[in-house]
Amino acid sequence: MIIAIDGPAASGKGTLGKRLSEHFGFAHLDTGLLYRAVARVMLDQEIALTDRDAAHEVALNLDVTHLDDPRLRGAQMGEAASMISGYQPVRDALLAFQRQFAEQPPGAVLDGRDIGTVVCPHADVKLFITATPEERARRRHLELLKRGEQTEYETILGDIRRRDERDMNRATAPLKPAADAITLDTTRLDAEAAFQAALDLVKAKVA
Ligand SMILES: Nc1ncnc2c1ncn2[C@@H]1O[C@H](COP(=O)(O)OP(=O)(O)O)[C@@H](O)[C@H]1O
Ligand SMILES: Nc1ccn([C@@H]2O[C@H](COP(=O)(O)OP(=O)(O)O)[C@@H](O)[C@H]2O)c(=O)n1
Repeated sequence: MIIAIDGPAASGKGTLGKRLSEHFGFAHLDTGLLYRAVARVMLDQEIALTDRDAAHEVALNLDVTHLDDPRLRGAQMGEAASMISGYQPVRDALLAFQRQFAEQPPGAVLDGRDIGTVVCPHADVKLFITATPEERARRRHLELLKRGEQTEYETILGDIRRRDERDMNRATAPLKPAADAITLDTTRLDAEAAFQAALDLVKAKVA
């Protein structure tokens, strides 16, 4: 079984993906980490993020065994990931790994921007997770403060709006709900309530 979760920055996709995968005993892949990992190599090697060919090369040779590096979760990495994720060859290079991951038994949960539309168009369940930009900025601000990153709420809100705009309007695999996705607005749901609501939706869909 494949559960696809898409949605904008800090809507709670990863948190939900983790909870659902634990509940069903499935594997979980936060696909944003792949783009963040490409960005990390580019930044570490001081390669300009505008260098499409270099980004493609990095994606082709990406070591996917170090996706648990906490540095990937930083704000700078998210912003850089959103830049290189607009390059079609980068997306193509990361596609096979994601599709292979999705096919493993007994099931997999993948979260990102294009799981229901491009990576797993035949997923059994597709969830599109949303929350207002203000609520998402509040969550991300708290998360970054906990990580020790000194940031202002207003800066995060600006980053989130800019990233949404870029992710939704790019030519390749733009962020949008698949035609058969179920949208879940988590603005007024805490993580536990969001999980229960998502679980009900999954159960109703695969029953
Ligand atoms: N429903 C929720 N209510 C409040 N905080 C949440 C909720 N879901 C997730 N969070 C918190 O918000 C932050 C962003 O969540 P995350 O799952 O990483 O989002 P995404 O994967 O969509 O970027 C994390 O710190 C997480 O603990
Ligand atoms: N399937 C995916 C996942 C992420 N991404 C890109 O990678 C960036 C970082 O994704 P992420 O999911 O780690 O970001 P957050 O939602 O956690 O802030 C996004 O802004 C997208 O531009 C993508 O294009 N496709």
